[in-house]
Amino acid sequence: MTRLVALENVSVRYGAICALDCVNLLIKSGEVLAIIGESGSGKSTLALALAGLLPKDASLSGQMDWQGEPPRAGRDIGFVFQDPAASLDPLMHIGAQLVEVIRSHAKLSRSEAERRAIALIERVRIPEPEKAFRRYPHQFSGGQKQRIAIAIAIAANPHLLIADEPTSALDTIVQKQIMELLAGLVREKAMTLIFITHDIALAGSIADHMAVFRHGRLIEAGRAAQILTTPQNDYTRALIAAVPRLERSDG
Ligand SMILES: Nc1ncnc2c1ncn2[C@@H]1O[C@H](COP(=O)(O)OP(=O)(O)OP(=O)(O)O)[C@@H](O)[C@H]1O
Repeated sequence: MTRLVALENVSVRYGAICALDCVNLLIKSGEVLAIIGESGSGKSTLALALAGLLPKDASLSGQMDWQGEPPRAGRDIGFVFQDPAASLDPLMHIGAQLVEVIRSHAKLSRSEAERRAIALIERVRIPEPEKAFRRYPHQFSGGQKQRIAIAIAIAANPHLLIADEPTSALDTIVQKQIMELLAGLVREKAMTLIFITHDIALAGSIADHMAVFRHGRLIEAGRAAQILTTPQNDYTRALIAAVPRLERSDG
């Protein structure tokens, strides 16, 4: 795999708060990378820094060395958030929302964009895609809403997908289905997935690599299977010990 971006001594401060402290991390193109850490460890700050979306009062130092041009948020980077309802307009049917995103990135007629929207609804495995196209967000379950939010996030064919706690509002079975969907999509479309979570077991089920953060510092990074079986850091060991049973879906 080639490099997507290499972070060298990346630090982010919000005034007196050091949210990221001298992070060195290589992110490979086409991989599923899980960013793991407890609340406040700097996970979302890292995602915002990568997307170039840090708030104005944040100060960034260090280097982010992208392979080629840095990706542009909204076009080259898709986002999936914890609360799918927040990504969906409750007053527009989901087909119209998809068509809007598709047409803002590709010169397509309305009927071509509608066909592509229906294909995306089908791709995220919503039943009866043509009927679903004309339904409103409230007519779907939480897991289905997250599937639709994922369809919107990939509608512009981004090469990087950042999913920030995409399953923490969902029950365990639906969590696993959403993770499998995300992993399948990124592999099929050769996208890179950066998946932010505090749940090392869930991360272990799909990630190629993991990066564990604590208090803004990267404390351990490497292949997911290796970190799960032979963690080098006490904090990582404690995170793993707190999980009753770990399962990797790829065996
Ligand atoms: N806009 C901001 N202004 C000031 N401080 C901030 C801002 N955003 C984050 N912080 C602080 O930076 C630190 C890292 O926050 P961040 O949101 O990156 O952590 P996180 O690991 O994503 O947490 P969570 O899992 O709760 O989302 C925390 O101390 C947080 O309070």
